[in-house]
Amino acid sequence: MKVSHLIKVDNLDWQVDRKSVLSGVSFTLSKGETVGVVGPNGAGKTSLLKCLYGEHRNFAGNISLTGKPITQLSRNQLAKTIAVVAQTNVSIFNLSVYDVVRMGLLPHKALFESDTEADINLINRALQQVDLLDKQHQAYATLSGGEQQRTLIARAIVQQSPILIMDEPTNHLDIYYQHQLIGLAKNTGRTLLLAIHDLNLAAQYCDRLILLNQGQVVADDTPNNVLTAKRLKQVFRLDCIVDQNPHLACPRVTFAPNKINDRQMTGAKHG
Ligand SMILES: Nc1ncnc2c1ncn2[C@@H]1O[C@H](COP(=O)(O)OP(=O)(O)OP(=O)(O)O)[C@@H](O)[C@H]1O
Repeated sequence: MKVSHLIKVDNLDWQVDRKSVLSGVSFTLSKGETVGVVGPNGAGKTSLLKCLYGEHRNFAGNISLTGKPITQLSRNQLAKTIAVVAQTNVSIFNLSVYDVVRMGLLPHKALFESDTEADINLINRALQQVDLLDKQHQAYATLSGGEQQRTLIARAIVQQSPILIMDEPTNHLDIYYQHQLIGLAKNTGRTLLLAIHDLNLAAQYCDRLILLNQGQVVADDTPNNVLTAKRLKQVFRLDCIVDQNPHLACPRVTFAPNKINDRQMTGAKHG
């Protein structure tokens, strides 16, 4: 049977303390796509990603990865399918950059199996790709925020999984590293699913956006079709102008509360 979707989410519900966080979430992710999950604080973006990468297992509905229900995959099989760049787990803070990147090999190795020359080359190439070869012996904890994120991308490269999930990867990064990081992630050639707050960054780099609000999918389509002024006002509770970015083939969102009047909206997309 041919499986066309890498990820298929069907009617996903997730509750915590009897409170519904995600409800009726359905979407698919195909090979090669870059899909952004956007929405206001508390919309359920991180919770959704955690269901997908196996951190939350107590959900209702179905999630399948390459045609198999996620609940039937072992941690190791899951790690071979999905690499994650998320808020860092404290346990890696004392490791060196090299050792964090090396962790990407673990799903592929038996316990106590030593590294081959090919493994070492893979780690070094990944370090080179993210420009951290010279910091490989430095403690992860002492890196800047941007360097830490790049280390996690290198770990994901070494992990060789077809899907890369990133939870707000550009948080705390300056504008240079925001673009560099997403560019690096795209250059890995993986299928990308990323939660992201910056709608303009999302519009620039994503093929599709899934807009979440109060745990439900409000829209799932191209950036042009998702980012309409009317919908963004409903979800983010702010007036905005959406027009076409004159330099890039994508929409451009400008939030300017109190400054937008009918005259300024002329020519902009009202949705
Ligand atoms: N482990 C948990 N225990 C209690 N409440 C939780 C837990 N995880 C998530 N929530 C609640 O679920 C809701 C969605 O949280 P989530 O972190 O998924 O939102 P988000 O869209 O990623 O938000 P943000 O943009 O602020 O990061 C919030 O109200 C949050 O408080």
